Amino acid sequence: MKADVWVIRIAIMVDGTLQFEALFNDLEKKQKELGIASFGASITTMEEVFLKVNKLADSQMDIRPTTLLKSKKRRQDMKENISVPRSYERPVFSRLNDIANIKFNSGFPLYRQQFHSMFVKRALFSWRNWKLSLLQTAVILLVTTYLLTTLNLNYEPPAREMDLSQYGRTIVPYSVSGNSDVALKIIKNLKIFLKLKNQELREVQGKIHRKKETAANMKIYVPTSGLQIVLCLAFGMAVMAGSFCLQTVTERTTKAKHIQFVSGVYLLTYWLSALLWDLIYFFVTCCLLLGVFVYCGVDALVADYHFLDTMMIFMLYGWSVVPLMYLGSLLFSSSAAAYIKLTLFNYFSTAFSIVIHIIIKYYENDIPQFTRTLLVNTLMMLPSYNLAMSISKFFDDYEVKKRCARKLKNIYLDCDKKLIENNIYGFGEHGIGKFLISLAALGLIYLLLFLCLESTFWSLKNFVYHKIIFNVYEIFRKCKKATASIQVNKEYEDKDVEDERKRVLTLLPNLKRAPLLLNDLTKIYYKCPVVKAVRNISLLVQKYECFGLLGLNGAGKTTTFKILTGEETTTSGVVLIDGISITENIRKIRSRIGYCPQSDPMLNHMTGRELLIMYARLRGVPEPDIYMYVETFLHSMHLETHADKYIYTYSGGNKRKLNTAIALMGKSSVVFLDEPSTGMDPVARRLLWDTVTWMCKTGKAIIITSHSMEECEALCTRLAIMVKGQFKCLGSPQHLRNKFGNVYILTAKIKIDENEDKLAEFKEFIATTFPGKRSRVGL
Ligand SMILES: Nc1ncnc2c1ncn2[C@@H]1O[C@H](COP(=O)(O)OP(=O)(O)OP(=O)(O)O)[C@@H](O)[C@H]1O
Repeated sequence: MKADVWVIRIAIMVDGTLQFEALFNDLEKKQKELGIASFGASITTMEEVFLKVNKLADSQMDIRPTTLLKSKKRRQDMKENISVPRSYERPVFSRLNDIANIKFNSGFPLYRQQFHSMFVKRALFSWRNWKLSLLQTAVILLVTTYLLTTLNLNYEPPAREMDLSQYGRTIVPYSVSGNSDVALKIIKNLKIFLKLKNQELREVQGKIHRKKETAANMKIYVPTSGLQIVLCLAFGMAVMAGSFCLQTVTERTTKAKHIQFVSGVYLLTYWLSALLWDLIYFFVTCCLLLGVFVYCGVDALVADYHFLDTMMIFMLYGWSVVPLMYLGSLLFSSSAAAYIKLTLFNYFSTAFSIVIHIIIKYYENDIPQFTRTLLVNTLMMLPSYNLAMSISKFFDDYEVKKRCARKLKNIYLDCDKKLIENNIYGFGEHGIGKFLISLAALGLIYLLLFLCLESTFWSLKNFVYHKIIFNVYEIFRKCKKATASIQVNKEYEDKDVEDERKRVLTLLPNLKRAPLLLNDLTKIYYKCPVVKAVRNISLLVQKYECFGLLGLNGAGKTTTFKILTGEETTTSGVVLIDGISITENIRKIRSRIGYCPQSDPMLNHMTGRELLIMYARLRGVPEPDIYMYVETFLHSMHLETHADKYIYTYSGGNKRKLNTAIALMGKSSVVFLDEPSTGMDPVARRLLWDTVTWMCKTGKAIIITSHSMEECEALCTRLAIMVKGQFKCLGSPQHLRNKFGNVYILTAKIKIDENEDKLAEFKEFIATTFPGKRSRVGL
């Protein structure tokens, strides 16, 4: 006989006292009659089983399983007296206590530390991606070597032995004026000599005209020009310059850059350290290129200490092209696309500028002076043009002087005095002074322009969206409403949400030092149709508070975090962090917050420990304390065993742990954690809760989003539920539970043979035991 086992979960909402004892007595009595195989009530969750099993498996692990009741107790403790130490201490707490009194660096020691950490990060990127660096360098060197070997470098016509027999029988004309004995004797001997060689000597009257040398009767000898050398170099230089955008774009698109700025890095230290590393890398590659010049015999660029001049030209080019690549990288959202397109830009800008230069030179008289000046000045804005001109003129100058000195003249060589005495660093037609000055100035201009853009871009964007687009949108919306004559009713607002709004408004002048204050914050994405991601939220979060932001997917939680950390601009409303307005001083705000975003913005080429050390330096942890500081966070996130592994090998959960640790580091007053425990195992989650609780106790305000209600219950002193960008309820978990009702769940397993009525009977039994509309029975 087939027997089905049905598992029935019953949610019972009870008004007043629990009736479990009576329920269990009745269930026991009617167990057989109702066909119930087993029943029970348990407060031991599977998570607790998991914790216990882990504890047994690893007796070293210092995690005590806690029941839900303990979590509740902890929450209760926090609510009732936040600053009182908890009655039960954990090892993670004692280790966190060790770092509580660290004095963070500021001023010059902080700049130095930040510069150090940013430089090391950059160097590690090149070092760890050595295959890419090696491949790139190999391509540059091989291509340049190949192209240079195809040129006629250092070619000199060989000495030739002239012999008339090469030309068959020839007539050698002669003419003698006067009757000198010597001349007659020479003629006689010449006749004998030529006869032996089967040649004929014939006397002619008058003067024999000296034949003019033409290109046709001499071996053609064309020396290599400087522009040819430049074309050989162009590809290598383009590839190398293009590579400077790689890490820049990667860090921006993965938001690793944003997190570094949120961790307090200064704009100058971030970019100057990058520039310094890129120039060192450029210098090393240029040294190898000089080796190629030696191998290929490009004496003009290496002989007689000329390698110093060449290196100076290269470094000036590097100084101007690196900031230009940083600027160009802002246009791309993929590092591969940026690399390819910027390399092509560099290559073609060299090639086209050479073509334009040649056209201007050969059609000098046909092109109006104004057009010529405009073209040349425009070209001088390009580092590649200045490099091309500097190298080619330097090469040509050397070759002309060398060949003219050795009298290796030919029709292609102009040994004009002007050229022989040319000062190569002069500002004249054949000097490179103006190109070098241009390279130096361009580097400074591009760098300042880039830093200016980086520092003002956010404010500019904020101004455009906050002041201009929002006002235009409001006018448009009001006009539309007026024409449609629609009476829009004010949306219902929960009393607690309304009270919070009033609290913010009335206490606004006195609460300016609160860690976080939001007044009527709104964010609209101007898409078609417009997306109102956050709508008029007002909130005040005090020190020691852990505030939970709950909501369905797409409710607007992440957008709120993005605004509060300066990743997105506000559309309207006020955001104050420590009393500082986000629209007025985003830089100051960023150094006062910690942020764990929803995605994992990792520098994958580093190990977990290296990354934490980097962020500890950015936050200003003094060097002697860094080791202990980082160890504490590794321990608090249960990451010790993964500390020395590369981040790209980390599991999703471990990446979350690392991100959360980064967010909690430093002396920030507000920490935003966007679903920090997603993907974390229960052990790590408990450790995270402990760490967050400890952080709250040190005075930080923590704002957390989570889809785990248990987590919110365990951590949050207050929480709000967001729906379509608005707060729909707000208060402490207990307050919300009281307000929106208690739910109890009874789980029973019923063995049903053939008589299906037992299920209906059981339902009826429950309905009579717990009468009222609020009892629901489900399968
Ligand atoms: N860049 C954007 N452009 C247009 N709309 C956007 C953009 N970013 C977010 N949105 C929209 O804003 C709303 C809020 O999104 P948000 O990411 O803040 O939700 P969330 O509450 O964090 O969701 P989840 O729980 O899935 O993380 C969604 O409707 C989303 O589609």
